Amino acid sequence: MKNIVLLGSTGSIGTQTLDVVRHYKNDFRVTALAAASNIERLEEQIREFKPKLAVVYREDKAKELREKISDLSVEVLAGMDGLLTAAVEPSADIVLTAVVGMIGIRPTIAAIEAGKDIALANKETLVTAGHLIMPLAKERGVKILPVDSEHSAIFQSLQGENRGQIHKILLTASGGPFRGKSLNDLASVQVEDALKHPNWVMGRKITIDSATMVNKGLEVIEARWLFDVGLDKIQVVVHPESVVHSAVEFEDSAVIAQLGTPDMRLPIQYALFYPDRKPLSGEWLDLFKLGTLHFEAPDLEVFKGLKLAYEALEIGGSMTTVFNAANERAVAKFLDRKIKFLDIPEIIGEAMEKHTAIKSPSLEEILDTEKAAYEFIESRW
Ligand SMILES: NC(=O)C1=CN([C@@H]2O[C@H](COP(=O)(O)OP(=O)(O)OC[C@H]3O[C@@H](n4cnc5c(N)ncnc54)[C@H](OP(=O)(O)O)[C@@H]3O)[C@@H](O)[C@H]2O)C=CC1
Ligand SMILES: CC(=O)[C@@H](O)[C@H](O)COP(=O)(O)O
Ligand SMILES: [Mn+2]
Repeated sequence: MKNIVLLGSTGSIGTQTLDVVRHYKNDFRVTALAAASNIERLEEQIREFKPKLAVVYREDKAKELREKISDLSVEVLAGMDGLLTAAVEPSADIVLTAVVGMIGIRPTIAAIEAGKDIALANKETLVTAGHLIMPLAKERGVKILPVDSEHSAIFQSLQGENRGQIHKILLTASGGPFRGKSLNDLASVQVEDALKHPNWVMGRKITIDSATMVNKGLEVIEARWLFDVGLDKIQVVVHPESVVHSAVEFEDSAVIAQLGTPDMRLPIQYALFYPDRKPLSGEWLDLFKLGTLHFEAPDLEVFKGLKLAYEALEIGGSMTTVFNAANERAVAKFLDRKIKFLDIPEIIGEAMEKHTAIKSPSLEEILDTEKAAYEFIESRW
């Protein structure tokens, strides 16, 4: 029996994680759940999974939840202190972090410091603080188990292999809803168009990131930290079917890939059961039904967000924080219909231009950089 803390339980990854836990109820116990404000869904989850602790980031909503579940003996905490308490919950073996955005940095660091293994969906944490998190995890002897589908595929392709013999990581991308479009086509796209991902049903922020291909940029940076390789060893490959979840090419030319239906429950359960494998309760891959797979190069002139991610990674240090923070703000503004779709890469580019990178930023410097990027964007847009 493994005890799990689930941060971001009410979201897309959070609810699919609880599907896995429900399916394998003899293997897992949920000890803490955390969300930002969706207390209706959180209450249902608390009643079903009976954690010791629940966290609601918004204080007013935490108070409401306390009243709603006063018949239960579940502690309800709020804010960053609540997230940090959940992250170090004494009985937990593993913390699955599925919050969206760089708010995940501090709880992830706290969990690692407390010796918890991390199942990591929250890519923004590694993008901004990978240089702090990976060495810390090594020092504390904790596992960072990727949940992001591509990184899980790479991780699976590397099992039993010599990481020193990686020739290239082949990081697949669906290309999103606007694959093959021109800049002209993208000038007038609306929120509804950008939210139509061809293969995956995900949270709103990551769905917009897929449409701009900033998601792939974040994933390139995430791969850099998870697998300790330089940008020259990471190749983005557009693969519209999202069946090859990613691959690794080795020095002898062999390519090992992980394939599957687009179902996040597989990488989630792989991380939770690692190194064991258990049957997936969803649809399995049928190669005969599938027929053909396609691969193409990304268009960096149309999807400028991906090119900016390469630049941010090349400059390094706090520039990846600016890339990420500017994107978080820009996506929120696009979803609020305050800016146009093509303003997203524009804002990221401007914020990066304004910033002088700090070489190896401390946690405090990362958070200050985030704040400064937000202030710059608010003053300009
Ligand atoms: N969805 C997917 O298939 C994939 C997602 N990922 C990554 O996983 C992460 C989560 O994505 P996804 O599940 O789609 O996102 P969602 O928007 O669906 O869910 C986000 C979750 O985080 C919670 N949350 C947000 N802010 C806070 C906060 N300050 N404190 C506590 N909880 C908070 C939300 O709570 P509330 O509901 O109350 O707002 C919600 O439970 C992202 O980093 C994403 O890039 C990676 C690969 C695939
Ligand atoms: C499911 C998952 O891991 C997402 O990150 C997905 O990969 C997004 O699709 P794109 O390849 O379109 O960014
Ligand atoms: Mn992914």
